[in-house]
Amino acid sequence: MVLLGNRQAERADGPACILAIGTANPANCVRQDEYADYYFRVTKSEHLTELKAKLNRICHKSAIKKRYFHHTEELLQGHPEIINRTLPSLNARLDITATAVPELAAAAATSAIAEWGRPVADITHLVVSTYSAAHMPGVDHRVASILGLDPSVRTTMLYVKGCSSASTMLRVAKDMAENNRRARVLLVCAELTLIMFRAPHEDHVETTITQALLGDGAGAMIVGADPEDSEERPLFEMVAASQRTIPETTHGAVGQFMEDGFLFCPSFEMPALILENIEQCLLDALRPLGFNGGWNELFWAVHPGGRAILDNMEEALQLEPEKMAASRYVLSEYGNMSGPTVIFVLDEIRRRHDEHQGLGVMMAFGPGVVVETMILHACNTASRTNPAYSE
Ligand SMILES: CC(C)(COP(=O)(O)OP(=O)(O)OC[C@H]1O[C@@H](n2cnc3c(N)ncnc32)[C@H](O)[C@@H]1OP(=O)(O)O)[C@@H](O)C(=O)NCCC(=O)NCCSC(=O)CC(=O)O
Repeated sequence: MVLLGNRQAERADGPACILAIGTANPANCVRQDEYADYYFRVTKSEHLTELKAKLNRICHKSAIKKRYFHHTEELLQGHPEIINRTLPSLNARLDITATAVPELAAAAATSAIAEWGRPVADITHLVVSTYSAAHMPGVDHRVASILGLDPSVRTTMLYVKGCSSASTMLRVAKDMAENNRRARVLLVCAELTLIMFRAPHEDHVETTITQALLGDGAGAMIVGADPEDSEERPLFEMVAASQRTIPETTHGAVGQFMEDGFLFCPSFEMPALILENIEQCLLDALRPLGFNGGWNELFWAVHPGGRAILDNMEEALQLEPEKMAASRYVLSEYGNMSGPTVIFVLDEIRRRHDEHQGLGVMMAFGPGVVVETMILHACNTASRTNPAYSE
């Protein structure tokens, strides 16, 4: 049939590539060694001395130096309901994130588009992910409007995917780019911890861990196959993508929108779950490509959910310390920004290009518990395609 005859021609020839990366953070920066003082002051909770000592212990062990936040002391003072756990505050939080999330997302996207160098009119697909905003129309439409994307752009919105969201978006973008010749997919992930900021409480230790580790940020990437020789410089080829759910771990990372904001509870077991399951997840992803180990031959872009998670990955796979350097650097400079964090890690890896060549693994963990794995090939401008993976 004529209608079906062009399917092959509609598909791209080559694998999808990451063509540009952009990141953005809000201006308010808080040093981790001052965070407990800051947090107990702004929440008017100085009397909870044991909890403050606990937060100080966690901050000290977090391997984080500083984090960025959209909310400031002044903003919180103007919204006492956000600090008072007994008052409903979801409306106030969503009113703020309705503009703040698209603006931060658009800042990261603008930086990616500037690096890419082509007109915004050439963007054919937009994929956006967040759990910090929930409106209709969604953040995708607001970002498209700020950036002035073409009205024909095909938008997709992913909500409440936790820390694996950017990896999920990349997996989706790979399929979009490879199945639509000349598609150029802009993907953007933005999170603001204002949606979950809470005062400390003795009965809720999970509040302490999220306040100690999470920060605000946005990451954006442009993905497309068959790069235009004259205009585009691929950074990474996306060789293969997979997702695996670790059985019976639904409790590992859970979240729910409540009257007083988004309640996010990473379980104490997260680091142990990673330690026990990571090698099997990797073997499942890499065996079809003929790879059976030799983890130190690869570069690593791992979501730094927490210092203990990186420590356990290193131990489970017997990785040399420099393999986690980019993930540890991002954790130290920004904290765990949920989904966007792994985009910052990839950005850091391409900056350290000399240390990260050949094949590598991008990994992120999210609610499920799911492990998203993508095999990447770092491109260099002299030879764009890895002969091992080109037909
Ligand atoms: C928090 C840590 C830096 C603490 O370092 P250590 O484990 O070396 O130190 P430690 O065992 O002495 O713990 C210090 C204090 O932290 C507390 N603590 C540890 N894990 C906790 C948790 N999940 N919830 C609440 N408290 C926790 C301990 O009880 C202890 O309190 P006390 O001192 O009172 O005894 C580390 O455990 C870590 O990196 N954990 C991983 C955090 C995590 O799950 N991140 C994923 C977020 S979710 C994500 O990224 C993906 C997603 O969306 O799903």
